Amino acid sequence: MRDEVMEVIGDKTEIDYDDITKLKYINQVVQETLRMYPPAARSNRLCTKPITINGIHFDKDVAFSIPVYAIHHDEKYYPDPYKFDPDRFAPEEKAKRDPLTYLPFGYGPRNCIGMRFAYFEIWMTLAHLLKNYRFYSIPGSPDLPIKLNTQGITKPEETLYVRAERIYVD
Ligand code: HEM
Repeated sequence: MRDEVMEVIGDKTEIDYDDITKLKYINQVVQETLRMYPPAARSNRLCTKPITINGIHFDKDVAFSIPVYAIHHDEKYYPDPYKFDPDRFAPEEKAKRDPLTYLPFGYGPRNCIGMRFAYFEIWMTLAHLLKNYRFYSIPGSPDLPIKLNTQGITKPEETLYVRAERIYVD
């Protein structure tokens, strides 16, 4: 990730939108992170009219929950699903999957209105952090895999610790 930041941004101190959209590998890492740890582990809908989908009948006013976390960890779509592998989001790999197998921001007319803004903020923050700091895990931080609590917003059960070391450039 740092190699990419240095290649795209180098010595620039002002990072703009055009720079950010060139961070292809960082985008893959962000997408894989949102696959493994979707902040919203479920998305809910209310049926507005009776409908049968794949042989399952839904009556009007039935509420149902889309199991985003389970879909993101289904080995039919993501082989070895507990492995963190940003290459799953390389363009040629992504093109092989149904878009409905990736739902960190929901889907359809009521999906997350802030998605593009959120991606932009994450890319921009990572670009600044990776340019200026190195990160290390430290003793006392829980081992992988991280135990998650998916009630409400997905979060780790235990506190994660990292050490950040400033990179000084002459
Ligand atoms: C990583 C960051 C974020 C994630 C993972 C996320 C995820 C989601 C999800 C899963 C939904 C429900 C979509 C559905 O049911 O189909 C949603 C809705 C929404 N999000 Fe986000 N969100 C993020 C950041 C943001 C930001 C930065 C904003 C605003 C600046 C935002 C504003 C909204 C709004 C207003 C809705 C409701 C949309 C509607 O009901 O029409 N979100 N978000």
